Amino acid sequence: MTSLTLTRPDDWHLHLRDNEALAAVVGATARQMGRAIIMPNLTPPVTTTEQALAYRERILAALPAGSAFEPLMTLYLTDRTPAEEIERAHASGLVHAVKLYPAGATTNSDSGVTDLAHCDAAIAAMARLGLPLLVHGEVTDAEIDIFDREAVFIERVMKPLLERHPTLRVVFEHITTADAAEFVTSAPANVAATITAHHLLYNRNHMLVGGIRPHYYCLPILKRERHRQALLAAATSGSPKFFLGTDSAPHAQGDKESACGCAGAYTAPAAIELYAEAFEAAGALARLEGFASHFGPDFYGLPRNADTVTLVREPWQLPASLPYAAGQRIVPLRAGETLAWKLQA
Ligand SMILES: NC(=O)N[C@@H](CC(=O)O)C(=O)O
Ligand SMILES: [Zn+2]
Ligand SMILES: [Zn+2]
Repeated sequence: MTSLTLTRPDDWHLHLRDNEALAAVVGATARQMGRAIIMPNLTPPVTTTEQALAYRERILAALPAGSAFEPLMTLYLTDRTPAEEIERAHASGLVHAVKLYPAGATTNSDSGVTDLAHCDAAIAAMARLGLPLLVHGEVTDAEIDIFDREAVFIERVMKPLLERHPTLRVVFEHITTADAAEFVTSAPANVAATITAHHLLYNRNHMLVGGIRPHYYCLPILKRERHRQALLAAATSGSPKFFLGTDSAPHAQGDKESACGCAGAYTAPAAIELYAEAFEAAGALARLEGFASHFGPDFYGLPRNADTVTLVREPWQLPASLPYAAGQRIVPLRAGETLAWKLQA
């Protein structure tokens, strides 16, 4: 196959940051995706509908002229989010989900939830209104090994949450383990998952063998090959429970290439190309459109995009770095390397 036309994809898990960084990265996603679910882990976090709507305006203002890209906003759940805020969010029609960060689990999660018991009224309101809860699914207990934090989260948090709120719509974000893929597969239809391109393409050896590669460091951390295989099987299965969420998470070059580097892979500049590579390697290019363009809007109750994009088999090189905020640079995943598929301009 030398070219592939699909319904325009959407990104159901994206970090755009704010201000200058936002202006530097938003065009990369807007070129490819019709819409994206915008993560609320700014500093300070986006905890109110008012903040989400103001952030949405800043995103729209930062878009390249003529772009039809649509940011789908989210709220950052805290121990103190009132049910009324959930109702306001839902009534706005512009906030499409609420994000659960266990406190301390990842970048800018300090204001996250310490115990879901504090959020019962908010979560009950979400279940009632059909507003999805997006979950960073890792426990934060110091004694739990970083490679086990997702699997332990399923038992300790996810299962009790769904037992208490069985109709809650949940997206298990950026799943990284066979355990999570199996859990989502056997859960009812109100439970889905996003999968990143990097977790489909890489295992922990890519990050750690022959030198430590900070641009492959993200959370949840890359796992062993068995888990990558399970994610690839889930993504290419044709199940509508699994859809595209890049978790493209920009950090300045200096913050990644550091003695204590930040977590996050910047994949937006070649997102659909990276997914195409993963699906092709699995012999499943024909299943890319469902995963990238159909199952996400179907889960969120939104129309599929009306236009298409075309990928062509044409080698091209990703730049070694790109401009970022405040004179800094940002290094995309696969920087300086050649990609097999290219999105037609
Ligand atoms: N995935 C990451 O490694 N980092 C994300 C946060 C997140 O999605 O957990 C970020 O905001 O940098
Ligand atoms: Zn996360
Ligand atoms: Zn993320």
